[in-house]
Amino acid sequence: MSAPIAIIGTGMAGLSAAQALHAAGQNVELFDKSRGSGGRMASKRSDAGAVDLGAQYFTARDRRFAEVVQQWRDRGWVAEWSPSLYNFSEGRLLPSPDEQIRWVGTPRMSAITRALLGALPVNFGCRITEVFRGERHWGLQDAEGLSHGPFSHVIVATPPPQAAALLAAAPKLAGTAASVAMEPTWAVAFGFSEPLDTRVEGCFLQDSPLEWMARNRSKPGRETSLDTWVLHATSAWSRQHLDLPKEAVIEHLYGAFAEMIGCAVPAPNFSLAHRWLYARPIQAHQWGALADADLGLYACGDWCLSGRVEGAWLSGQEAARRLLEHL
Ligand SMILES: Cc1cc2nc3c(=O)[nH]c(=O)nc-3n(C[C@H](O)[C@H](O)[C@H](O)COP(=O)(O)OP(=O)(O)OC[C@H]3O[C@@H](n4cnc5c(N)ncnc54)[C@H](O)[C@@H]3O)c2cc1C
Ligand SMILES: NC(=O)C1=CC=CN([C@@H]2O[C@H](COP(=O)(O)OP(=O)(O)OC[C@H]3O[C@@H](n4cnc5c(N)ncnc54)[C@H](OP(=O)(O)O)[C@@H]3O)[C@@H](O)[C@H]2O)C1
Repeated sequence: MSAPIAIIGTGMAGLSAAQALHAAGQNVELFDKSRGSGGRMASKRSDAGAVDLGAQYFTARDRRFAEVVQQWRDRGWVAEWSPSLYNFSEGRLLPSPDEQIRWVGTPRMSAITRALLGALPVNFGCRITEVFRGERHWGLQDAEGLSHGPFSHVIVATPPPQAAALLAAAPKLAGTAASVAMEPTWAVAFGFSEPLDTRVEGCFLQDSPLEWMARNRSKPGRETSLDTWVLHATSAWSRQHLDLPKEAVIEHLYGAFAEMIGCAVPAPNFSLAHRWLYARPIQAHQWGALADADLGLYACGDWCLSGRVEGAWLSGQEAARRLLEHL
């Protein structure tokens, strides 16, 4: 038995790579600092049920991704979401329907990565701090000082600031990861016991501290006990208010929401705020994945491509492809 392949990160990119390697007969072992999988496709369990705080939906423009999404749909992992879409611009809220197919995980966004993970071996709550090369194999060191290994190869599938540190054994890869600037996003959720009197289910915004809002229960399979809304601030607003206390962020964004939604908005029965420090790359790249095939060290993530769920999946596939072709 050869040593397994270590994958650091159980977001869409890491699990895409894991699936491709597992399908090719390779053993993998996954690590994530969080308590569960999903990364930026996480759903937060709350008094109002599970709320999608990160990725809201995804589109499938690449043929390979579109095919795999159809398989996920057949297995019940995802469903189409066709919200009543609006656009808010120059102070006006107007319907903005389109023909785009948008997908969501069911019954929550994080269900997709849970399903992809299946029974693959995983270590949650395990923050990897160092990836080191032994004589013939790779080892990992975690934040508790524990060592893991041996591994034949390592795939780093984290956002670029963490990836840069973990790729130190391959300075060129580390430098590329370090060159990627990421933008933050403040996300807030509000739950109302009485449904708001509006037809809006999803809204793109301009000229506002907000860039997006969604009625969580308009997505298929969601709990409906409260009328729960998720709001995302723009990158610019989030950057300017990066260190604001959560209560102040909630107050500001509640004000922006109440001002634009065009109906009475009572005090919420429930609210929460989450800061995504590394939400999205400032620009897209065409790297696919990063590889030092001779060393056996790889990196993947949305930041290697489009900064979207589709980009993360494609990047994971590319890391796995490059690793397999070099075996
Ligand atoms: C607010 C927000 C809204 C978004 N909306 C959309 C949308 O509507 N549509 C869309 O297509 N995309 C959207 N995105 C982008 C999408 O979520 C990402 O492109 C995608 O989920 C990235 O996947 P990933 O696997 O590359 O990275 P991540 O999901 O970030 O996964 C990386 C994983 O690595 C783990 N990790 C990090 N460091 C370590 C370490 N040292 N040790 C162990 N584990 C570690 C993390 O815990 C995480 O689980 C949104 C993102 C955000 C933040
Ligand atoms: N907040 C974050 O941190 C994010 C990180 C990464 C991605 N984010 C959002 O993900 C959405 C995914 O993009 P895509 O898969 O290309 O979805 P589309 O629905 O196609 O949206 C792209 C873009 O187009 C505009 N738009 C689309 N449909 C409409 C419509 N019916 N009416 C008005 N505008 C529409 C909109 O861009 P604007 O600049 O015009 O607001 C969409 O953003 C995407 O929403 C990312 O923002 C968030």
